Amino acid sequence: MTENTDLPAVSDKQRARIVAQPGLEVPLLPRQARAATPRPQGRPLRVDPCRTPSTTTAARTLTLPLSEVFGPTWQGEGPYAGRRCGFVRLGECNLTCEWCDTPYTWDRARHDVTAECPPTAVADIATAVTNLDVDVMVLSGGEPLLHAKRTPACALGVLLDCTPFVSWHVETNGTIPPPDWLVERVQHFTASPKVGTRDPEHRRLNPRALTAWRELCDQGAAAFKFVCRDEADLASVHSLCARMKIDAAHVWIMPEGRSAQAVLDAQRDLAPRIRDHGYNLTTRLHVLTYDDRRGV
Ligand SMILES: Nc1nc2[nH]cc(C(=O)O)c2c(=O)[nH]1
Ligand code: SF4
Ligand SMILES: [Mg+2]
Repeated sequence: MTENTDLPAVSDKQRARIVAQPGLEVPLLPRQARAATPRPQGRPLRVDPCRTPSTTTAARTLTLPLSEVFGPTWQGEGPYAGRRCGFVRLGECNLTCEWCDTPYTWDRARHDVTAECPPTAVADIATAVTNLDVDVMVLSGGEPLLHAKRTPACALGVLLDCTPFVSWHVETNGTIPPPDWLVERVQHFTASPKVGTRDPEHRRLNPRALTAWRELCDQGAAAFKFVCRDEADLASVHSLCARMKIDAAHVWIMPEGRSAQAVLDAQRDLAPRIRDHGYNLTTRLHVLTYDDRRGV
């Protein structure tokens, strides 16, 4: 593998954060090869992302605040739990959940967020994705939709256009309605609105965004995931779903917990009530397997 000297300078610290080896030029797949690449599951995408010379230039100049690229691992949560995949974790969040397991992406009181999530060239992130050799990539954060600007010419849009060989899934807190260009490029969204956390309700629960996620659920492109600590959280989920007309079949309830024991305890505690409400249950496979380890 040869170092690509065309890419913008990236510090050693930034490079160390990208788990896979940077430096590989992102392969430009011929149109026929792209068309033949099977989509592993889910609905077909409405557009066939295509890299153009201007996309390549943009990938070298545009940056995203990158916390980590990691994998191969398995999706630990939600409807795709157990699916082999890689992760891209971006910095910044618009909420401040007290039990957040990635505070280093947003909490400036406790972490040097700029050092944790340095601006990283889209081309370098795309290279790391290429090197993971997975067919599903999960975009998470923080809140990744903070980086989805109005048009696909933004850094996030360019990243998705540079990586047409993977199916992208997105983990979002559900506060921001997805722009059309993102819906066209993403195979699956998991929207995880927060109940019972310290942020005021008007920041956590945006009816316009919740309606957009509900409609995407009905189209088979999204699911809701709610983190619950106790029966009070579950009751809040139930009233929200009634208010927003969210079908229980599209809801996954996940026990809160940052250790295997805590996840198991909450899961055992809540399981009967989750079943009685008609919801799906998801555990946290990576926490059961590795406890509170980063990058798994
Ligand atoms: N294995 C694994 N699965 C996950 N599902 C959602 C995650 C997240 O941090 O958003 C996550 C994560 O960090 N690791
Ligand atoms: S929305 Fe997610 S990333 Fe943001 S604070 Fe809450 S748990 Fe953490
Ligand atoms: Mg996590």
